[in-house]
Amino acid sequence: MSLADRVGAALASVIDPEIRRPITELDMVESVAVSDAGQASVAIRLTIVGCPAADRIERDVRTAVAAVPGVTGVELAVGVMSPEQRQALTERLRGGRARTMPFGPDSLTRVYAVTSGKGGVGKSTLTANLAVALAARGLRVGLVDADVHGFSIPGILGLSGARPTRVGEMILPPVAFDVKVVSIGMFLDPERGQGPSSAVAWRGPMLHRTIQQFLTDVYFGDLDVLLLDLPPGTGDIAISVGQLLPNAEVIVVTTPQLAAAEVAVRSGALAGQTGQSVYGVIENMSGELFGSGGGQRVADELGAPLLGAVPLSVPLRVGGDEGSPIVVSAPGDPAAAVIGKIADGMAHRPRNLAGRSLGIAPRPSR
Ligand SMILES: Nc1ncnc2c1ncn2[C@@H]1O[C@H](COP(=O)(O)OP(=O)(O)OP(=O)(O)O)[C@@H](O)[C@H]1O
Repeated sequence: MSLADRVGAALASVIDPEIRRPITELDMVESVAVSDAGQASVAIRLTIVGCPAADRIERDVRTAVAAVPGVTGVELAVGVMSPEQRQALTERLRGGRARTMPFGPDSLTRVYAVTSGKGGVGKSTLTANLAVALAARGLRVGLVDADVHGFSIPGILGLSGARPTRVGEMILPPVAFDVKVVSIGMFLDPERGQGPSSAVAWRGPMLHRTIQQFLTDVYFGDLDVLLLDLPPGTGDIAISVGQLLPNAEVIVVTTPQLAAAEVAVRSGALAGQTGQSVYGVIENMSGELFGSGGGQRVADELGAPLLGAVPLSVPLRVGGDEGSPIVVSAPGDPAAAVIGKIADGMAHRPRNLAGRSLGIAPRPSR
């Protein structure tokens, strides 16, 4: 193998941090040449001008090339793809498939929609920690923050202010703790006076289109699990998600108080009306302080298992405020342990086969 070939092979170790595939597979390497004296000249092309991953890719290319025995120096030229090259790339990433929603009933991805009866019960905190815990178990995980009342997911995962990169019509989601994350909050433009409150005022059809666009145009790649953080209650988004993802399974989060249980049952029952099933119920903020039994009652009424009772935990709250999810930063915390156990149960389920044509529709295994 020539030195230039070895340099080319080394470039396969450079991963685009957003697309998460080697740059050699993404047509990002334009040319490789090595002089007799071992001076390597590499030209790469980034997907877009001002690519936020540019610095990292450049650094990784330099490191990878310099590490090849025989290379004495590295000269790097950085360009940008032409619109045609970008188009070819987005088509390839889509695997030649038409621009359709990849999480339909035929998909192998397990889709979970996390909902609650009312706000503030810790739904976003648990969803984010579950996503990170599943990724830490080696699953490929995507997370859609569709909670127009909160947009708290980016903050909990340390992604405040992060923006997705657009490559042609494809949207590359920011990644945190190995989870690909997209939030409606990432598309609001504060300079145009858009804030969370303006999104809340969006009407149903616009929200429906936005969720549909998330599911179609965001490049998640092949996922094992997609989690959606829904707004509390039985509003437009829950209905849209029910229509767009009838194969999604619902996780209901409730607090222990019996009064909260009733509204939680209602949001879980919506799942049945749209053809979704309830995977289970999580009781959050468990402990004497808030009474008990709410989670079990919701589970009984929905005919679904109680997946776990997450205790009140100061580290869980602080971790959320600081963008440092406790399932990785403090796994010994009792709340982290319960979330980890729920993630174990989810991680051990086989990939979604419910949509495969087996002649009969098997009951989803728990
Ligand atoms: N088990 C817990 N112990 C202590 N604090 C918690 C726990 N779970 C969540 N919290 C805290 O409660 C607050 C509300 O949580 P979170 O934003 O996740 O709720 P939510 O149900 O998603 O609310 P909304 O739907 O209104 O966004 C946050 O400050 C969070 O850190």
